[in-house]
Amino acid sequence: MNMLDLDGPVLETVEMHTCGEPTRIVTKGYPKLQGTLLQQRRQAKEQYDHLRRRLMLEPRGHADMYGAILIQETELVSSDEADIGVLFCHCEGYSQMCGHGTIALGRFLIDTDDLTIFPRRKQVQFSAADRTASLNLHAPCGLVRVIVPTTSDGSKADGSRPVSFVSVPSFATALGRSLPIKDRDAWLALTGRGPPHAVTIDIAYGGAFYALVSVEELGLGDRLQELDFDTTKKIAMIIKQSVVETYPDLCQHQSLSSDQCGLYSVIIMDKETGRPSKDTVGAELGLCMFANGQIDRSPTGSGVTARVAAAYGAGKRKLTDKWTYHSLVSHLNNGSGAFLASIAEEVTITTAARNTTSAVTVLVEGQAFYLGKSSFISEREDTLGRGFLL
Ligand SMILES: O=C(O)[C@H]1NCC[C@@H]1O
Repeated sequence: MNMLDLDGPVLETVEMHTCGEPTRIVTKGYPKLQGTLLQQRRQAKEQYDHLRRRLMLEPRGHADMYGAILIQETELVSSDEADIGVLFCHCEGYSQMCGHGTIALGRFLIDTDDLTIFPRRKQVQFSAADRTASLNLHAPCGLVRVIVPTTSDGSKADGSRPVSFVSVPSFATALGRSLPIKDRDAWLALTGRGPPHAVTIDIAYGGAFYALVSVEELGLGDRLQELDFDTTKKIAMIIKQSVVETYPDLCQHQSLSSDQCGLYSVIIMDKETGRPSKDTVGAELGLCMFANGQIDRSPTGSGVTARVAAAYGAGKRKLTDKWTYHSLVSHLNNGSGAFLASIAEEVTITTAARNTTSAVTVLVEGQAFYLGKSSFISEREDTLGRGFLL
């Protein structure tokens, strides 16, 4: 390797998955960024996007890859509110929040004893009574509290028990809204049938904005399992574009900065709910397509948060209810990998202009597993190695 002419840093990663959804955690080699977390995200986009492309796209990644870049210094780390920061990334860019990645990071950050990766590891609060460690993660959406089960001395995570997190206050911005479909020709070309005149959607924020739609609204089949993934992904992107054009104001909130707003994803939900796990009173099944059409293998932690907020807003969820959320992967694998979610607290968001919004915080539980470690390089002459998608 000494003789290689390298283009850029060696990027070290730990590879994990949460219900089959990958998290490539960048542990070493990423350049140090400056400023607040959102300023650092802008710098990552403007100066180092080639590193995201290398890690997410082929030949090192694939069209549904997901990543987490650890950020040691942020404004919330400086004020002692957070233990570490993170920038989440995917094949299109950078996201506001990622629940499946948070679950993976929770386990990894407790397991690591490398203080060059997690300098505040020793300050993480450990409860001997519960055998859990609580760490605060600064994500682009805000502060996320993560609870990680540990061994009895708190030195390592206990991977046999789920990690849970409580993200930022979440709320619905629209319930039962009629959405006119914009690109009717594209829909017709994809399905051989004209789209419905309109579909009924909810829009909710769970650290990122989600449009929620029932599968039968699409007229393509009543069960998620019957749908052709490629077509469904493209239909979801037509819905996403229709929401962006018709209801841009419903994908923002006065409490958020402009670069925290915008529609992230469309979740298609199925009436066939899947099996409720132990201790839960109900179940839901959904398929999340995010960014430019990546399919989430996991039940989508931030999407589940948004769905609980929408159910609460519609008066369909009691404070004490714990619910099972399946992705198609968990549903087709005997429930393995499902997330559980319940309302943690009812809260009120008050903006600088003193407007208020009723919201909830949501506790989401799930399990993540290790896949391996990588050390990625890039040779100067390797143009394909800079990243492509088929
Ligand atoms: O679990 C989540 O919240 C994420 N999974 C991929 C898309 C979302 O960011």
